[in-house]
Amino acid sequence: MTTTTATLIDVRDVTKSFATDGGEKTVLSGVSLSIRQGEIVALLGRSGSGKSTLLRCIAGLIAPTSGSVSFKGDVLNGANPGTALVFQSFALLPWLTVLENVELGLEAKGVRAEVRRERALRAIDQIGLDGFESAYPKELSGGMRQRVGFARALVVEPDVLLMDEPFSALDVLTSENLRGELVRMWGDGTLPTRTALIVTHNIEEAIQLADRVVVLDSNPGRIKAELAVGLPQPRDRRSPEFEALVDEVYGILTGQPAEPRATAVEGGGARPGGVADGIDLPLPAVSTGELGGLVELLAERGGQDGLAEIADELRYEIDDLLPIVDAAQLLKLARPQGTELRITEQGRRYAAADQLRAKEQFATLAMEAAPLVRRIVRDLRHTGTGAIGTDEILAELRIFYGTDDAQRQLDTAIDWGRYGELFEFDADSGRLLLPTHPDAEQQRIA
Ligand SMILES: Nc1ncnc2c1ncn2[C@@H]1O[C@H](COP(=O)(O)OP(=O)(O)OP(=O)(O)O)[C@@H](O)[C@H]1O
Repeated sequence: MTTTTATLIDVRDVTKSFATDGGEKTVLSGVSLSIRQGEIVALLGRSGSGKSTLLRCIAGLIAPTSGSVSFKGDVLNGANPGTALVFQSFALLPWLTVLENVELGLEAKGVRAEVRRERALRAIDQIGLDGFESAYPKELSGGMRQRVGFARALVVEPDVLLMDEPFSALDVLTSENLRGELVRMWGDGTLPTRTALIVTHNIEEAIQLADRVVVLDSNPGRIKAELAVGLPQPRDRRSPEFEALVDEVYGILTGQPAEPRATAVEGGGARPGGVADGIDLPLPAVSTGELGGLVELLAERGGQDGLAEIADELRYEIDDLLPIVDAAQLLKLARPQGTELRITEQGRRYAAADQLRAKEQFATLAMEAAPLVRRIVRDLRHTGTGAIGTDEILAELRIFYGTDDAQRQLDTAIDWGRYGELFEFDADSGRLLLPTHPDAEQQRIA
């Protein structure tokens, strides 16, 4: 990294307030940030810290209340001419084909029809959508739709690519795959743009992708810390260096210094303290019933079947099936292979087990692979009373997920933990209970 690299975006002392019923809400306060040519910057912060607001100021979609945003030295006075956006929600027009959706970005810039077509085809090719030019968005999976989102932004060859949680609407495997490809394409120069700002609330995603992570504090949003990520690409998420950075950022976000990681810990790698618990790894919001149903269906079908056939049999959209497949994969009960899903040895045993054994097996798998379940059990075992309230866990989950998703994560963990008889939940008092707690029996009867 040289200090002479050109600054493309310069955010100077930006404050942004919005009018509310009760007066005015300051969302950003005194934010200064620059993005230099060729660097990938991640903007990380809790939900509501103003990440999207800052991104929209940089894109020139909204004007700061005070302060300025400049592109190549010129203060913005409207849309930023050097940027293109990728949204979480894909934002594709359903009545246009892939090619037409990608061409849209160029049409807005007044590019001639033939040139438009040629450049759109090239962008589609680069992003791995060759062959889907004439498909409509509804024919595509979530991952492919987001590829269209990327192609539409990249076709204009922006100086800076702005991304607002581009992977968060995708299932775990698809987002993993697309992130990996992005890293590869940035690395080998396939993409026309290498300068990027990505908004995320996923610490690992930020450290996997970015050269620099900027952490925003909340209420009002202001820069809390900046951190250079000097690791070579592609980055190994299990390396101690990567994990140390994750801990450091977690410590910055929670205001607590990261505890050193334990080297070997019983219980499948649970580590004391913060994100080391892995609760930022989302659990697929799937019930144990759905999961059991899928594994049984696979076992009945000889242990393997096409995802499309399974979805058809269950009368699910493929998008609805994917979280269940994610859960089965997370718990090592099944493994996707291309367009097929294959049961594992563990999955066979699970499908063949009687109710009691299935529960025992599930409990072991959930403790190994579901960090939030493991965390709850560990907390319960550490209290003298065998009972804990959910408020504190929810508050921590909200750091990584919005309010609704935090609740969904907790609900999923409760469902899994109850099924595995790892703990009980008393909805009236909002307490989680060890099975040995005197009130737990009451919950089982209820
Ligand atoms: N147009 C608006 N009018 C009023 N309030 C707004 C407006 N846009 C954003 N806000 C408020 O500003 C705060 C920050 O929102 P913003 O979307 O920028 O946060 P964020 O960090 O991107 O959050 P998330 O991760 O949940 O998307 C929120 O409290 C939001 O309600």
